Amino acid sequence: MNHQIKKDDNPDLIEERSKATFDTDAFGAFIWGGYNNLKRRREIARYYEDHKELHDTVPIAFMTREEKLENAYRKASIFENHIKKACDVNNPEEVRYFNWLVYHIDGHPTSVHSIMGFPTIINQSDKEQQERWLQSGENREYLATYAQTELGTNIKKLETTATYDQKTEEFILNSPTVTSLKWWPGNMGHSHNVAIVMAQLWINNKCYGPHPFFVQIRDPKTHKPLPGITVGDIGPKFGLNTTDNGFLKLDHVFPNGTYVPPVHDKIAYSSMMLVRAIITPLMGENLCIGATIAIRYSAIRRQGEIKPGDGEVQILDYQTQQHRLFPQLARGIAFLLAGRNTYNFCNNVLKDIKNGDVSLLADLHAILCGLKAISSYQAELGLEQCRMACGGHGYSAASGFPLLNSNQFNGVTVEGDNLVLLLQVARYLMKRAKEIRYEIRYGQQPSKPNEIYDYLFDDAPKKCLIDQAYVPNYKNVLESFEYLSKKLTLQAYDKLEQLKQRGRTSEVAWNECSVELCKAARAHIRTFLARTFINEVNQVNGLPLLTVLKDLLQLYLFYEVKECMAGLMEDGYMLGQQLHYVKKNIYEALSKIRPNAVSIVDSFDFTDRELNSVLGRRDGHVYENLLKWAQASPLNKHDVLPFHHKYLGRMMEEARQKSRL
Ligand SMILES: CCCCCCCCCCC/C=C/C(=O)SCCNC(=O)CCNC(=O)[C@H](O)C(C)(C)COP(=O)(O)OP(=O)(O)OC[C@H]1O[C@@H](n2cnc3c(N)ncnc32)[C@H](O)[C@@H]1OP(=O)(O)O
Ligand SMILES: Cc1cc2nc3c(=O)[nH]c(=O)nc-3n(C[C@H](O)[C@H](O)[C@H](O)COP(=O)(O)OP(=O)(O)OC[C@H]3O[C@@H](n4cnc5c(N)ncnc54)[C@H](O)[C@@H]3O)c2cc1C
Repeated sequence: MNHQIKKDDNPDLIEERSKATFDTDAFGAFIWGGYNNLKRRREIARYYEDHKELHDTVPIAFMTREEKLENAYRKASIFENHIKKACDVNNPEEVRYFNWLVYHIDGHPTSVHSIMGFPTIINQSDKEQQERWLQSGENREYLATYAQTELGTNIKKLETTATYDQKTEEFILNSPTVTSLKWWPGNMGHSHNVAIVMAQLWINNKCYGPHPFFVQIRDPKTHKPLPGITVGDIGPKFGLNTTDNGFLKLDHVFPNGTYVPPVHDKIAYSSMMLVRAIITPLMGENLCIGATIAIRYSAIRRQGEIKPGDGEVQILDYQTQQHRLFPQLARGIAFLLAGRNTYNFCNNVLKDIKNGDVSLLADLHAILCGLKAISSYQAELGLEQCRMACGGHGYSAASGFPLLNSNQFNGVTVEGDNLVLLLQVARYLMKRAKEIRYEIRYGQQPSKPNEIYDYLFDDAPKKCLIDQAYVPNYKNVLESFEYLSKKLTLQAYDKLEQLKQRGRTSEVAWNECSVELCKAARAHIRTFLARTFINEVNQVNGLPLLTVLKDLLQLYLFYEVKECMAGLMEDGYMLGQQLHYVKKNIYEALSKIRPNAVSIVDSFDFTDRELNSVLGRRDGHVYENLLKWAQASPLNKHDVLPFHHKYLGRMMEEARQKSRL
């Protein structure tokens, strides 16, 4: 049953919704982690709808950058009062959802304080510092950005220095070169007045590596930059244009403090881990939003005939359109599920770390890096497919895609470039490979068992077992991912070792294997995503929901296997006939999903505000609203543009006069 049917909606959508074979609320509860969460989302969305002061005065697409910033600041100034009424502020998902409704994809203009600056203070300060800065940070008496990236350096080689002065007992922060300027920190340009500056710590001429420092960059009252500080906005970007990403130069600045060594030398990186954990489900949500817009539009857009004489069909009936869109739906769901799992894992490990237990830190770091890299890349490609699936209207800001996709671009870069992060996964895999090749063979115990990589130590079947069974066997597909991941991991390891034996240094050998290393990393993460999706679906009771989820799972697994076919077939593990079965499973899944497609996207329960798209409107009244949207464009305030006669009008008039001569 589709709960979204309303009699005044577009008739094609009504028809689509009436065909649902499952309960959309049950699906929504599965996606958002239970009925109560679904209910809370609806209550929060209603709160947002009822409070017009939180709405945009005109569509964001029609605003200049300054207007966007002012609009965001205006909402931020009243946001704190509202959020306490709308949400359980201790529930991060409720807080995130309310933020999304109010600020949409451009984000809260103090988001870096909430997701990076302040968490760094919470997780990386001692008792005395916490007493001084926790409550005031919570109250937003100050706003802290996270200033790590520099104009031209990498994080291990950061150039910003923090030198301890024994006499004054102060740290002196300095940007010694132009490349050491902090560049990119969010909200640093104008909004925030404190920066958590990552700098190389020097004590008695000894460097202790990058450490975070709490630096007041603007006067708390006047908001003017403090002496020694040069700060500003880095200019317009592809997206996130309500975020004033900034630059910062420190000229011998003196924040005071003492040095307390952390329990692990990578604790300074824990703020990045938290954000990486947030990014994967966000990528899932973005992709589901894009798929919702494109699938609804494809259900109301009629173009061309399949059976001559039968009339124009909904473009969603074309197999090509389904093949373009449904895998995005399946991937979006896979990212949401895996993201939720690892977010919980991340919070548990961070709690352990606080108690001095860092045993799971490396496992967590690797999986977060890999998921962030795969999900952001595939979401970017997928959103582009969704945009293209909407034809010309997909290119209009009215579709929502220009804002969504241009913001999405940052996903592959923020919190570490994707390839750099895949190489971190590869480092981790190479350690497992070493255990397989040497340590276990010589009687040593492998590292602590862990569901994430145990398969690397198991003997999997040597032949692919995918067959033409009517009910697909997911275990056979999962084993294919495991086989590929193990093969690529060991191949990369053996190549590395051979190169070293031939005299290459570890670093040079690493570089010469880095494409292969990234392939191994991708295969490992694909395996994790597939396993998580299977595990989650296996926990579902209730046949109608289970059936539609299995259709999506079938599409996900076989689509991903097809993407890996070169690696699976090159050594004869998978045969040509099996590839044929894989494709058959994909096409079959597309036709099974087709009648439920609109109801599946309805189940996400996205409001029109979340979609921000005329094409994806829940009621399907696209065409009349496209006209309204165009008429609202600021250009159409005038019948004749104020500068028309100054230029084009004059040009035409002059041409007419000439031709009269
Ligand atoms: C709409 C779509 C977009 C959504 C986006 C929403 C969010 C918007 C938020 C935007 C805000 C953005 C903020 C930022 O970008 S902040 C800056 C982030 N910067 C980075 O992420 C830099 C990336 N680089 C790194 O993290 C490190 O350089 C890197 C981990 C890649 C390498 O570390 P290092 O330089 O130390 O070098 P090594 O490779 O030698 O590593 C040494 C060992 O340390 C291990 N390691 C590294 N990091 C961690 C960690 N976090 N935890 C545990 N262990 C770690 C590493 O694996 C090595 O271990 P081994 O020696 O044992 O192999
Ligand atoms: C919207 C946005 C918001 C941001 N917000 C913040 C913030 O709040 N705070 C902050 O500190 N930073 C922030 N950043 C910076 C961001 O974290 C970095 O841009 C990101 O980590 C990539 O680093 P980089 O720009 O130095 O790219 P580089 O590391 O220079 O990457 C460029 C290319 O070089 C390749 N490369 C680099 N190193 C290696 C290697 N070791 N092996 C192989 N290939 C390599 C990469 O794969 C990539 O193709 C933000 C960036 C953006 C775009």
